[in-house]
Amino acid sequence: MERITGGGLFPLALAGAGVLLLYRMLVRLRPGASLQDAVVVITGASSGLGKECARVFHAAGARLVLCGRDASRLQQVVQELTASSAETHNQTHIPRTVVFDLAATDTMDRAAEQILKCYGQVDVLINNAGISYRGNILDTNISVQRDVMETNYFGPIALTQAVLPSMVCRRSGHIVVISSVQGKIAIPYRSAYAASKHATQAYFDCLRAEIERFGIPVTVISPGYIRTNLSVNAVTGDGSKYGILDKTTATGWDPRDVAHAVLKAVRHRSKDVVLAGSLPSLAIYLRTLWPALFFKLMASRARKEQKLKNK
Ligand SMILES: NC(=O)C1=CN([C@@H]2O[C@H](COP(=O)(O)OP(=O)(O)OC[C@H]3O[C@@H](n4cnc5c(N)ncnc54)[C@H](OP(=O)(O)O)[C@@H]3O)[C@@H](O)[C@H]2O)C=CC1
Ligand SMILES: CCCCCCCCCCCCCCCC(=O)OCC(=O)COP(=O)(O)O
Repeated sequence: MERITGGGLFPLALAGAGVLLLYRMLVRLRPGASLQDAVVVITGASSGLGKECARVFHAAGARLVLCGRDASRLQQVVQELTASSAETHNQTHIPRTVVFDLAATDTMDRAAEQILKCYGQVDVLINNAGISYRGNILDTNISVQRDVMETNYFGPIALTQAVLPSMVCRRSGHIVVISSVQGKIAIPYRSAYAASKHATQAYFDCLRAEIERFGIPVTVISPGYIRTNLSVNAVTGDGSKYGILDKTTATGWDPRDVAHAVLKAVRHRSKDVVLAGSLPSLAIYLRTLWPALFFKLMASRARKEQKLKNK
């Protein structure tokens, strides 16, 4: 029998990597699960990424429950989607709407009841709604830190926990959350936002492990910058609205592309998806593999931003 020497190991490893790559490519090419008639709940569906998700899941034939704080803006989305129904070859459904404020965490049981009343079940819950923040920790009221946490963390987890028993009963369902690259790395002047997204990542990672036995997948999606009103709607350290469309946001990914990636992740029941360019992706690895360098880079970034503000 031929012995595998050091020289023989390299081609073997290369062949193994090739097979793995091929397998991953084939997995990506699979169409994934159908969403025709699936009940899909989307929070923050009145604008930005949530609205684009509503478009792509509607076109895929899903029965939508669109959530937000403003009934008239949600109705506008319903009208737009209904008007576009002829453009798709799937059978489409008129979306339903449920209005609630995620920051009112103690009303999530009532919100879940209303959501479940729409179709009697939830197949996919997409926790998308969120708010960002711009501020220096030294000048930030603790109430602002708490408010961002309510909207981005406590609201979504309370809603998830209120919907989950019905999924467990049916041994069917899918929980999705839109986190951020900032759920994996923390950048200066984003404390409230990055903290809420890190908490989100941790909670949904725990949930994934705990509910796997019921056949309910959990998908955490971490996008980089997307061209939406997130920065305009962000809060500052004193609770006032930031109101500026940042260059990073304006030059971010097209929300339609991100929505298509969300659809693909749902179809494939992906566990953890980062949707970002090479620099943020590299930064995520750097944070784990060479934290000292990452912290140096962040401190330099903080100094530069502070200098610009002082000008
Ligand atoms: N844009 C970006 O660069 C990135 C965004 N993300 C994430 O994507 C998600 C969507 O944000 P995006 O579309 O960009 O931003 P938008 O500001 O355009 O949309 C945010 C949505 O969240 C809803 N929302 C905000 N606060 C509440 C609340 N208290 N209760 C209920 N709904 C609320 C808003 O609805 P309404 O005001 O009508 O109630 C709105 O529909 C967020 O979780 C964000 O963190 C992640 C990475 C990058
Ligand atoms: C040896 C090579 C080192 C290369 C690493 C360089 C590190 C560069 C830092 C990159 C930071 C990327 C930050 C990305 C942040 C992001 O995409 O956030 C998405 C959001 O959620 C946006 O929200 P915001 O309110 O901040 O607009």
